[in-house]
Amino acid sequence: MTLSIKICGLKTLPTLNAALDGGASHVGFIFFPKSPRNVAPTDAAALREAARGRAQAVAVTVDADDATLDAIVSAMSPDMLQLHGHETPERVKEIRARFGLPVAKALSVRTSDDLVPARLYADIADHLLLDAKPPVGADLPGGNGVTFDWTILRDTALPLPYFLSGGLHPGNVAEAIRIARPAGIDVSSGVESVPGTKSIGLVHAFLSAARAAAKA
Ligand SMILES: O=C(O)c1ccccc1NCC(=O)[C@H](O)[C@H](O)COP(=O)(O)O
Repeated sequence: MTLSIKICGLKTLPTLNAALDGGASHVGFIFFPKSPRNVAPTDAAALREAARGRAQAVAVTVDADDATLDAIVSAMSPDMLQLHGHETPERVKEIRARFGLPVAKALSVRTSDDLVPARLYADIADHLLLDAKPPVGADLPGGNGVTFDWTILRDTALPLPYFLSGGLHPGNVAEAIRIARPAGIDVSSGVESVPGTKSIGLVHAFLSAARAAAKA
């Protein structure tokens, strides 16, 4: 199985290079001012250039308006947009048409009921990103380091390939892959030493655990 591996919330060249050298297929940049992983579009542009030809650059936004998306897309030319807010199917359709870019729609999951809306995005998005529902009172819609019960994915046929996300780290990623058999996996806080600061050692450990599990 070819597993896509996305390291999200990158902010520096050394950690980006760790992700690229370790074999990440996707690198994610967060455009959400409240996040400790937020990057300015100009900084993301430089990182994106370093990743060009080696990994897909993903711009992660949350209920962004057209002007915000225009600024991000024109600054850094992402390969993919990840919509991590409450974007409706109509809004996702609009964004995909406006930019002509593949879109991953994030869904917040705690129980199998949370997978039901996936069908609404079937012909509209290109991928789903299944993230754990944020804890009550959390400031961020993602990057919270929380898992959900992966076994619910065994009994549910989803209409699109999906990235499994939420609380993954080097110690649990193999089990997550074994249980869910996702098309891709995504990690952020599980490869950080403190929120917003990626650890090169953890990035390498995560990538090698994920690649080994994908071969098993
Ligand atoms: O990571 C953030 O700070 C963030 C902020 C706002 C929207 C999305 C965000 N992250 C999106 C991601 O794709 C994360 O990798 C995903 O939520 C998993 O995070 P984690 O549980 O920390 O691995």
